[in-house]
Amino acid sequence: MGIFQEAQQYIVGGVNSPVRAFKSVGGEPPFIERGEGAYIWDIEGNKYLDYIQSWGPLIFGHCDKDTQEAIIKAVKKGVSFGAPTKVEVELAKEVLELFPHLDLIRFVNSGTEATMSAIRLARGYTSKDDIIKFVGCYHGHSDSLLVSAGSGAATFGVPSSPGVPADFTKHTLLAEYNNIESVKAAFEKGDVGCVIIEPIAGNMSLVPAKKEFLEELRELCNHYGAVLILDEVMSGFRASLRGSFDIYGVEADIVTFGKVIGGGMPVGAFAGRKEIMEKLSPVGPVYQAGTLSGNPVAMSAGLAVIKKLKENPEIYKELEKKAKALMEGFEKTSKENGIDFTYNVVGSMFGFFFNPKKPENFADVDSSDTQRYAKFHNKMLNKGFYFAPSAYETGFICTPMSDSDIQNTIKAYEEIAKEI
Ligand SMILES: Cc1ncc(COP(=O)(O)O)c(C=O)c1O
Ligand SMILES: N[C@H](C=O)CCC(=O)O
Repeated sequence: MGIFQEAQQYIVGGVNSPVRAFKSVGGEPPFIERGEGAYIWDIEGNKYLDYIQSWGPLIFGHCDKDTQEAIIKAVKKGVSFGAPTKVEVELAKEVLELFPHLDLIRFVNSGTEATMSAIRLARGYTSKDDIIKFVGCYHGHSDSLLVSAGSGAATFGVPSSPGVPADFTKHTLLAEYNNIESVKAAFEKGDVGCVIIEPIAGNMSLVPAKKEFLEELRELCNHYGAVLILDEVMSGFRASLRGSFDIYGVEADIVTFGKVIGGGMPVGAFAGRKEIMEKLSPVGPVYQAGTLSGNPVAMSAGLAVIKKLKENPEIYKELEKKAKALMEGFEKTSKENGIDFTYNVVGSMFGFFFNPKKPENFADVDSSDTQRYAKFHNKMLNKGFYFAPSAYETGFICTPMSDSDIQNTIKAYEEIAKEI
């Protein structure tokens, strides 16, 4: 019996997060034993160039020495105290220093917790229950946000999950990404306390918001007295050092973080204006808590990564150059082989579509050729290139990825393009 079959006897579907099961691309997931830099090795000794990087967190690649050292040092002092530690304050300071419009932060254990808590806080602050979310954006799996969601929910065709009572989602109003008229219509329909959006949507492959769309969204929130939550769990410290803020300059009322902020450890966070954040317990009445929140080992990993990023902000240009080179190479090969292909790159993030149109929203993304993506995925994996096992996910470049890694990936695509 193979390990995947054995895993399925004990763990639902053999995995602890659905997209890992490879259901939409077919085949079986390799079970990973170790990673080093840009590469991972499975338990059978196969080596892969890793374009997933733990779904984004590992911007410095696997086993980054500085992150490792910080983790080991922290572990030696004790893995958890359930009491305040100095390292939480240090990480909070390092993050907030980057964003003049964010005054206070709270750390949690995942991106799901960050967005769920941010929504509760926004509702508590405004005393308004309705929220606006965008079709194809994914903010984790909390009840009110699991409505027309991207990522695994879109991959498995269950964008709105059974088990979530209609009563819980009746306050979630939907709008179309990059379509301001649809947002205006949603505002007219309800009593909207907040709008949550991925400013650089990374859960319907990669679709960045248009600048004017995001600016108008900010204005609409001001007009209606709604809290604007920018979900930067994926794009924060990934698209750029300050995520979408560097690219659009739009000031959110609350920003949610995850992935890179924990250096590969389970961390999420939400930060916002003082007036809003002080509604949170123990200062205010909105309750939110966590046994392991602000865990010292996770905070130490995050601190090492954020400090290193702040010391080396030039890496983002380098990473973007590599992402562009990869996508341009794929585009050229696709053209030579009569394959419809479009792409987006933002910093170290890339997304591509077997689609003649560059998507601007989820409906566009959904019209891409996902069967072709499945073939692409299988054939590239066999050649040692590990891309996301779903057409609805983003790819990530890490600093140890070399120019020759990129060229080898393009060469591999040239070899398989005729077969997909
Ligand atoms: C934009 C965004 N928000 C929230 C989440 C949820 O984060 P987590 O998987 O850590 O719960 C994710 C990823 O899953 C994400 O990409
Ligand atoms: N798109 C998700 C996070 O960004 C993928 C991770 C997961 O759901 O396992």
